[in-house]
Amino acid sequence: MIELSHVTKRFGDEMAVDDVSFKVAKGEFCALVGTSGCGKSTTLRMINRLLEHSEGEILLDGQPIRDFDAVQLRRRIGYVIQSTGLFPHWTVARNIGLVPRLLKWPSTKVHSRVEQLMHLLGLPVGEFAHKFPHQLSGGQAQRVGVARALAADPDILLMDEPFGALDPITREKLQEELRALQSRLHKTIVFVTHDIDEALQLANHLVVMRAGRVVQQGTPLELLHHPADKFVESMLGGVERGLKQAGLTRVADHMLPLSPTLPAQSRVPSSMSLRQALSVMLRDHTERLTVVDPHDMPVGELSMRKLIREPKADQGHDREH
Ligand SMILES: Nc1ncnc2c1ncn2[C@@H]1O[C@H](COP(=O)(O)OP(=O)(O)OP(=O)(O)O)[C@@H](O)[C@H]1O
Repeated sequence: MIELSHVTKRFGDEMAVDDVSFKVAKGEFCALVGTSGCGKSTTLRMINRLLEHSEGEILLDGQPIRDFDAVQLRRRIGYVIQSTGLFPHWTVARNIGLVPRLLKWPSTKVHSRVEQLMHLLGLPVGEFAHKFPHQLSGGQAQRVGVARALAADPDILLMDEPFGALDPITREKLQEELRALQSRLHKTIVFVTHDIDEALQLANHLVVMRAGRVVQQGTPLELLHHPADKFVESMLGGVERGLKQAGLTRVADHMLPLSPTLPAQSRVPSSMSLRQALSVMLRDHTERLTVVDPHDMPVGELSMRKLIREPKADQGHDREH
């Protein structure tokens, strides 16, 4: 568990982070979002003591981070940045094995851990172990960066715009892989991004910052349903907020029993997001869809008319990760 309590950071006269408090429970995925220069990266770097906080307290599992040796602390915390920070003259395998070697793991254990991580991140050992960073695509280099951060099996991962420099398709693929990885590994993650869709898709706790301060925090659906002010509302997509909410709920949550009338021709899986189902309705010029299970058996239906009449959800249930 990570806990920031009334944390500030001054650079000279500038207050880069101002009275910031939030908690990230074990296994939780927290995204820090906000406009450029609002203090997200500074907040992140104080957690692994790349920067020392000026005031307030930062606790790791209840213990102030200042009680730890800064170098030891950083080896316990995985850190992924946008530019990957790989050593250019080291092979992929050597880059991934960096922290275990610093921790003096026996070389056979380092070797097998590196292979295990390359496998986990979809980097075939035969093809990639001996490549150098300049021989990798942006997406491959970012995978190596994530593998390196996971190498010593840290409980905590700090990620600073890790996918910021990637093209949209590679970015979406890596987001999907990170979500799958997190559902297996249950790390405690703090993730900085200014892409609100990325934050909504990945995080179960959102912290919105503006000018060094936290303006609102909560689950994605809580924020989408009740943005605290115009700034948060526009951060969350303004008029597109309805679609973003629909992107976080499943067809299964809105499905009605099959009606005795003729089933609708267009079919969607119950696991599809409501947003995608609405898109299918527009594409197929229909206001009803048949919902099917993974075996393509009809299990219910979705009706645009009923959706519009549904009472406004006050407390959406957040999607499980
Ligand atoms: N080492 C530093 N020395 C002086 N000022 C700094 C330093 N690092 C950050 N700042 C200032 O602190 C403020 C917050 O910067 P920070 O990088 O944390 O913002 P950010 O929200 O991560 O922005 P971005 O999304 O553009 O990366 C900015 O005004 C920045 O100029």
